[in-house]
Amino acid sequence: MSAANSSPPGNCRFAIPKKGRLHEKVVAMLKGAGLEFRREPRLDVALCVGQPITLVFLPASDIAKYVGEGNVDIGITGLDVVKESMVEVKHIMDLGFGACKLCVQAPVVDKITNVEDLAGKRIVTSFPDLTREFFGPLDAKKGVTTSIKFVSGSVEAACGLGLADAVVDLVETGTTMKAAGLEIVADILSTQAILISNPHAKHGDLVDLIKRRIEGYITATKYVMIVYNVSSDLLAEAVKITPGKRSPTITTLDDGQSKSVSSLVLKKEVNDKMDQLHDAGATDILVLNISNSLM
Ligand SMILES: Nc1ncnc2c1ncn2[C@@H]1O[C@H](COP(=O)(O)OP(=O)(O)OP(=O)(O)O)[C@@H](O)[C@H]1O
Ligand SMILES: O=P(O)(O)OC[C@H]1O[C@H](OP(=O)(O)OP(=O)(O)O)[C@H](O)[C@@H]1O
Ligand SMILES: [Mg+2]
Repeated sequence: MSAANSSPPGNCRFAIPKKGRLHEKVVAMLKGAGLEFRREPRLDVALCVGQPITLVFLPASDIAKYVGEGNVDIGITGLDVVKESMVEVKHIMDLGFGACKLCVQAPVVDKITNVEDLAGKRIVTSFPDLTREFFGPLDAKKGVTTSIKFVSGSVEAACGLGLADAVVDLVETGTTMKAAGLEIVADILSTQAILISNPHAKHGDLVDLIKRRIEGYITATKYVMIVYNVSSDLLAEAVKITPGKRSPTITTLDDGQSKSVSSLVLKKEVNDKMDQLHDAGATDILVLNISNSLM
C-alpha cells in the first residue's frame, strides 16, 4: 500500500464492499450511523471523520478472509461469503439487507425433484466449498463423486452451455434463474449482509461503538414514533395497540381528561395501527420519522 492508501497505526480497520449490490447500501448505512468519511478517487482506504477508524474498500467475496485472518478488525459482507470462506469470525449482527438464498438449480426440462438425483453429476458454482459440504453426505450415501467446478460469475449459463447438469448460485428475485430455464431443486443457505469481527480484534471499544451506531441506525429505519391523544377512559385499550418497544410515554393534557401517548411502532405496521387507534377513539394521530437512536 502507498502512504495515501494505508491506515494510520492504531486505527481500527473496517472492511466494506468496494462495489457490487452491497456497496451503496453499506455506504448509506454508515452515513446514517454518523460514520462519515471522505474517499479520494481510486483510493481503497478512507479515514472516518472524528473516529480512529479506517474504512478499507474490498471485494465483498474477500472480506470474510481479511477479517478472519486479522488483516482488518471488522467488516461487512454476506453470510454466504463468510460460510464459503470457512474462516472463524464473530457474527456480530444481521443488517437486514442483501437477502437471498443459495440454491441448487437444475434445468426445468429435466424435471428433477429429488436433489439426490444430482449426486455424482456435474455442478458449476462460485461456492465450491459449500457445494462440496452439501453434496458430501449425498455422495457418501450413493457411493459416487459429484464433480464441482468453480466459475466466478454468470453461473446460470453453465447448464445451457452443456458444462453442468446443475448449478449452485444465489437466487434473489429468481429472474436470472428463470431466464436461464432453471428451477430450484434444493435450498442450501439463507443469507443476508452481516457485520463480522475478528474473534481477537484489538479494538474492542471501537467495535462496540460501530455496533451501537449501526444498531441505532437500523432501529431508526425500522421504527417510527406515533403520537396521539386519547381520553383517559379509552387509554388502556389504545395502549394495547401501541405497547412500544419498551413501554409507551404517557402524559396528561391540560384539560385533565385526556392523555397524550407516544410510542415506537414498526414502520410496516404503522398504517394498520393508525386505523386501529382511530377505531379505539384516539385523535390527533401523528407519525414522526426517527433519524437516529441509541437504546
Ligand atoms: N441477487 C443477488 N445476487 C448475488 N448476491 C447477492 C444478491 N443479493 C444480495 N447478494 C449479496 O451480495 C453479495 C455480493 O454480491 P455482488 O454480486 O454484489 O458482489 P460482486 O459479485 O462482488 O459484484 P459483481 O457481481 O458486480 O462483480 C453476495 O455475496 C450476497 O451476499
Ligand atoms: O435472483 P436474481 O434477482 O436474478 O439474482 C441472482 C443473480 O444475481 C447474481 O449475479 P450478479 O448480478 O452478481 O452477476 P454475476 O453472475 O456476474 O456475479 C447471482 O449470482 C445470480 O446470478
Ligand atoms: Mg455477483
